[in-house]
Amino acid sequence: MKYFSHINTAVQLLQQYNGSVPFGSFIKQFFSQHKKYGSKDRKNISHLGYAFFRLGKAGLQLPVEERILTGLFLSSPEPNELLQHLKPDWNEKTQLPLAEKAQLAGIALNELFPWSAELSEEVAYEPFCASFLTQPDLFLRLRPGKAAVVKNKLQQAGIAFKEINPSCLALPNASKIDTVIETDREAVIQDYSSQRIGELMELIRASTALSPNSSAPSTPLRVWDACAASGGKSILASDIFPRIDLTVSDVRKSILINLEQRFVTAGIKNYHSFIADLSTSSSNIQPAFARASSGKHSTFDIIITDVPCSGSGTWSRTPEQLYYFEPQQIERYSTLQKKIVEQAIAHLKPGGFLLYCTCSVFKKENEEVVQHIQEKHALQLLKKELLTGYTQKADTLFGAVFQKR
Ligand SMILES: C[S@@+](CC[C@H](N)C(=O)[O-])C[C@H]1O[C@@H](n2cnc3c(N)ncnc32)[C@H](O)[C@@H]1O
Repeated sequence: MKYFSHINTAVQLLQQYNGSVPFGSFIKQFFSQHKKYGSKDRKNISHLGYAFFRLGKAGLQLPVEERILTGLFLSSPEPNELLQHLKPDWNEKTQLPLAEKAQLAGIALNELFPWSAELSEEVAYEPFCASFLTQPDLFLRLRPGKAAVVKNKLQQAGIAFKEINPSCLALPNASKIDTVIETDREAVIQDYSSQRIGELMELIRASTALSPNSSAPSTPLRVWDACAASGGKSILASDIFPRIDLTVSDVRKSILINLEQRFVTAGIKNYHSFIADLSTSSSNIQPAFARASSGKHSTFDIIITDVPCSGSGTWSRTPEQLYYFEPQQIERYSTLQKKIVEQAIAHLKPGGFLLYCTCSVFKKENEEVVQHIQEKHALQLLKKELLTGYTQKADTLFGAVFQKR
């Protein structure tokens, strides 16, 4: 009986939701106003709500309840209690190959993500579509010198993890680690592919050591994280570059307040910070630089532009974004990204490095911006890579490293 009440509540929730805030925040607020739901009820209702969005743009004609059940069936790799009560004939078939399950449920998998022509070159379409039906893992990046202590604490607390590499652990998504480890000080919650942006930073580190134009080894590298948000890439850069003179900026003041708090925990003390909209002309940025860096010259050895993007490489975590996405947005992001990069490049020293990243799978946000940087700004492309996460329960990111001649 309670399972039918769970699906009814999920239907009600979906009818009230309009995509303007993350679905996770919306549900959280709903439950904070409706205290009668216990933790198991909350878990089931959220699971059913997310199942609806995991179908993306497929099965749009289905009534909400039927769409939830279809999403639940396709995203269940094995029999489970919810499906057993709500759709028992499908519960026995959860272990069939995905293509067969889709056929049985009347879903065309290629409608789930209907913009295959817009994808970056290296995306493998079928596994990419299938990834929307799986919730990604939670990844930890172990900070230098903290691997043993973190693993030990997780083991003591009985939290399962898989070692992806010496500094990366994968945990089931619902793992509660807040009270077990000191996040940001010992380990950063950071997707695996986002951690792999560190490989591109390592490439820059190796190149700065060789570059005749770069600062002398004893002087810290001047690094500007131009779209810093709460500082994920900045903390990574601080762990990779042994001597760093860090400047961070973002268009949002609120997110820089989060960054400040994270930096305290992460032990990053000396940095400059300012608010800047990089889609406008550079004359607006100059005074902010001067205020933030006590008049220091505003050119940099390394600039990180982890630009605002569609986030399409992360939609398995937030499938509601796939459901509400309109493809006209791709062009808008691409234009914004080119403007931001343009502002950033003006502050790059000759011989300096630009690291461009997105968490998008669209070529207009990835290869097309790379081409623009090469053609319009004559920067030399050292490496570009699509960091695919869809077969590893991780996000997909894109990164490119350039050097200014
Ligand atoms: C993908 S996020 C950056 C994530 C961050 N680097 C990290 O690793 O956690 C992009 C950031 O760009 C910022 N942004 C959006 N438009 C901007 C603009 N016009 N100028 C500067 N920053 C902007 C957003 O506020 C957002 O925090």
